[in-house]
Amino acid sequence: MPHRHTYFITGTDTEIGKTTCTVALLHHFKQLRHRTAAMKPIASGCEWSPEGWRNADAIALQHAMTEPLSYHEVNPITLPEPIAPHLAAQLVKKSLDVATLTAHYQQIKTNANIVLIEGVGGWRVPLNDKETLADLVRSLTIPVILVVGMRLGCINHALLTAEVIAKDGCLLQGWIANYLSPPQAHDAAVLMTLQQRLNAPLWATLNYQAQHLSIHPDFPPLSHERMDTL
Ligand SMILES: Nc1ncnc2c1ncn2[C@@H]1O[C@H](COP(=O)(O)OP(=O)(O)OP(=O)(O)O)[C@@H](O)[C@H]1O
Ligand SMILES: C[C@H](N)[C@H](N)CCCCCC(=O)O
Ligand SMILES: [Mg+2]
Repeated sequence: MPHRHTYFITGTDTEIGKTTCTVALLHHFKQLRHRTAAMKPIASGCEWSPEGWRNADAIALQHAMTEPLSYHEVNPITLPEPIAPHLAAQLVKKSLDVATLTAHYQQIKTNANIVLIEGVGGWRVPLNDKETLADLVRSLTIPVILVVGMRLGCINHALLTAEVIAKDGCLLQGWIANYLSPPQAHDAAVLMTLQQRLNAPLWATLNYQAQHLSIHPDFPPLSHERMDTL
């Protein structure tokens, strides 16, 4: 049975570089001649266009992946307001649930051997009164990549997120250090602290304003096998 590598990309917060790092990962995998696809199942914060509501993250992912998917396949749930998704959904009288999102994912056909799925906000974002985005990741049984926005406070945010990913029954496969500002005095010590305390390997670093990831030794060698459904 061919094997596809699918990862859920979460972050220590909203606006810390999930999309930026996902796009950088897609470019990296493309350079290695992998076939890639990406999704942003729920987007809150969309603009109206002649084709319907559009989200900038989903468009960035669509441009960076090698195996074409329609906008609806990349981003089935478009919520206009740039707020927590369960609240944005209420405003337009929509409801979010794991079963619908899982069914959408399973319908997609792609030749990609690497699929990256960007979350919305951080790990425990609610979908409805009972479910969170973490339930979707557990339902899909896919490993997680954590993007750490490297700023003061990120040690606490990263350690809490990693702890809860495990508690939620999911696997943190690796993490990316994303530098949101120019180099600072204690960057190396903060990175070392995270490396010592996170229960997953550092895959890569994205420097401030960099386009390309700096790959670390624990970045996994991924096979090129693929299949045509998810
Ligand atoms: N390494 C970096 N260097 C400079 N700017 C960055 C870097 N990473 C992210 N940014 C900037 O930070 C902002 C937030 O990044 P991004 O949109 O990737 O975050 P996000 O976690 O995907 O946000 P959301 O929760 O809305 O999906 C953007 O303006 C982006 O250009
Ligand atoms: C609008 C923003 N950029 C994201 N799309 C949504 C972030 C939701 C965060 C919810 C929360 O944890 O408070
Ligand atoms: Mg994003």
